Amino acid sequence: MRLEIEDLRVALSGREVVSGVHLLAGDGEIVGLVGPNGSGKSTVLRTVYRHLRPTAGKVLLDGDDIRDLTARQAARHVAALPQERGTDFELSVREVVAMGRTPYKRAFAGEDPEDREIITTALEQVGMAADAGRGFSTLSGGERQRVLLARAFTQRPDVLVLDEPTNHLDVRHQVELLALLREHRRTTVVALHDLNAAASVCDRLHVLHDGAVVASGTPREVLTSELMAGVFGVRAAVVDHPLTGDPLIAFDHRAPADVPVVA
Ligand SMILES: Nc1ncnc2c1ncn2[C@@H]1O[C@H](COP(=O)(O)OP(=O)(O)OP(=O)(O)O)[C@@H](O)[C@H]1O
Repeated sequence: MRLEIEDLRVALSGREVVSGVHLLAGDGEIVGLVGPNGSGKSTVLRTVYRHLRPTAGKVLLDGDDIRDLTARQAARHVAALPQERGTDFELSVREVVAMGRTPYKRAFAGEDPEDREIITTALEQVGMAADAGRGFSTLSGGERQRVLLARAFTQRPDVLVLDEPTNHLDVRHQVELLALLREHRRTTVVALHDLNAAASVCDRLHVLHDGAVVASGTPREVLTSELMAGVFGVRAAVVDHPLTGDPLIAFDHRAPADVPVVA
């Protein structure tokens, strides 16, 4: 399914925080949203999973405005791993993951064998099958993250919207999650702070700065030393990753771009 965002504008508390964003994720494409803190990444994603209503512009799924869908129809197409993650679930891990089947069930209908299979598979995919009976609220931040990803998978969505999915994850689980996205490829829009992770997993990137897209293209086209200095305010060299050949951004962590390095 193709996701298109057309001239999106969002105002929050009277201030326009997203101003005229265009974005395209083709069928099966993994598109990254990167940009400094406060640049508007989460706001754009919230309009896709209908948590926020744009002031102007449209979010289109295969050309249809998502505002014209019922909540149930939208939930069959779009699953989200949002930034606002519930911490007070009184449910077990399995029950949280099973919530992903709700858009497919009639009211009070129980699980059928297909649901059970989908739930078990999703728990296995994120490595949480052994914890299925635990209380969700007893999990660590990274474990919760993986369970919520499993819930998004059980929705069997055409479009996956992920806001910082690797937050809280140790490096092994970051790598596993990004590999899962590629393995179970579907149209995906993902906000990532880790630009090296974005370079390795995303087909294309959109760079947001002050609520506008300032660069779009493949990671190699977009992630340049000039962009690192101009948008992120840091010094960096972009080299080829010695193992994968992907662009590898080697940051100078000693001082920001506009501050002289102290020897
Ligand atoms: N409820 C709100 N009311 C007013 N302003 C808001 C609200 N939510 C977000 N903003 C502002 O909108 C702008 C964009 O925020 P957003 O969370 O989309 O940025 P982001 O790129 O996801 O940032 P981060 O990398 O820090 O997660 C920021 O300036 C933020 O302060």
